[in-house]
Amino acid sequence: MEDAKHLRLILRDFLTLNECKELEFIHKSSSTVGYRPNVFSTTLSHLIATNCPHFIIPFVPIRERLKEKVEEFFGCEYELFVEFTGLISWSKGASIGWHSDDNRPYLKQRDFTAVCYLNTYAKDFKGGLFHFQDGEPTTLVPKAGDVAIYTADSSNVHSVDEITEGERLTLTLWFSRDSTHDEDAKLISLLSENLLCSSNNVPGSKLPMLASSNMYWFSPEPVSNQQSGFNICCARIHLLGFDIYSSQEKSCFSDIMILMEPVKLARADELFEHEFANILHLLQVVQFYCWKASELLISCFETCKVIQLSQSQKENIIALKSFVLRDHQLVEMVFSCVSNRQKCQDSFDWAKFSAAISAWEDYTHKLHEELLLSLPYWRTERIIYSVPFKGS
Ligand SMILES: O=C(O)CCC(=O)C(=O)O
Ligand SMILES: [Fe+2]
Repeated sequence: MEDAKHLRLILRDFLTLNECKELEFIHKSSSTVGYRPNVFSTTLSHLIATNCPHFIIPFVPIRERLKEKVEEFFGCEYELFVEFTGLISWSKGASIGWHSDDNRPYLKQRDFTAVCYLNTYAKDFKGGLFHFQDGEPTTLVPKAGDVAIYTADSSNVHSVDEITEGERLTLTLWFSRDSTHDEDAKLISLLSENLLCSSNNVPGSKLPMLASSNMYWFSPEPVSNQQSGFNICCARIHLLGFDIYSSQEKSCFSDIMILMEPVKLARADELFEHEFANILHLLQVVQFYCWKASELLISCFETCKVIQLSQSQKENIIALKSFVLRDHQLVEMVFSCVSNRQKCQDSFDWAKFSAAISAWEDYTHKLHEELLLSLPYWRTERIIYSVPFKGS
């Protein structure tokens, strides 16, 4: 595994399965279309920009542990800065040929790479094997929890095979010796602006907010127009077996409206009466339900009003669907993932879904509290780290 010419380290089970699932939840509720065809990404600055700065908390201990490992392995204690942290998923058709990670003039600051696999080859996706051009090991088979660490230079030229099915998800970090590329400094400054704004500290303010609508629009390559393609938030909700209901008139449907206006959730012939602030809010709760379904406890205090859909409501759902998912075959092709769909359909229950809403609120609140407590320390130390609070 260790070769002086090709410095690399493979760590098995470095992340727990729950850490992988939590990051998957964050990605599937927050990702935008990525920088290359069929790639989706969630950056930490995007989480701040969309009013979800609290989602940074689950990354903190993982970043810290990874940085320690990288510093230890390459013998550069206290010298490194995280340059970039991102969740990246690749769907059918995505691949990358031989390259090193510092292979552009604007990427020269990258010294080391850490790729954490958050899901598993054959179980969650097909294709997507990782290869090093020279040295051992030659091929890595992604498995949830494993990490590959390597230098970003030309001694570690690598490639990833095309994804042929499902969605391959990683947490990717780059490290730099150059302090001017310190991601922490940028994030602390963004977080300070975001959280010092008093309106972000009132109850109910932890709802996600839209980034520009085209960041959620998937267009088939090379055509880049609104005639075909789909909204990725709506697609993820639909593929889990749900429908989206908006009380707006069909004639009012527009890209902005879809992302900004309140929506409700439907399934089969039933409409769940709870109103979600916007599509991102709905997507977050649906993804949270999928993550936590097996451990949600139904409380008898949970109110869950479900009504039968009227004919006009059904028509509204169909009209909305054809507006946001203009190319249905493409949705199936890009996001098809048999195991995921199964998971949410096996034992669906509205009472459990109501429980997910409360559990999501508690979860969000807890992360937000932790962020508010941590930020003053981060500002003082100028580094993002797990602040050891009493009792935690
Ligand atoms: O996801 C991987 O296994 C590696 C991805 C990669 O090579 C890159 O993003 O530069
Ligand atoms: Fe790479």
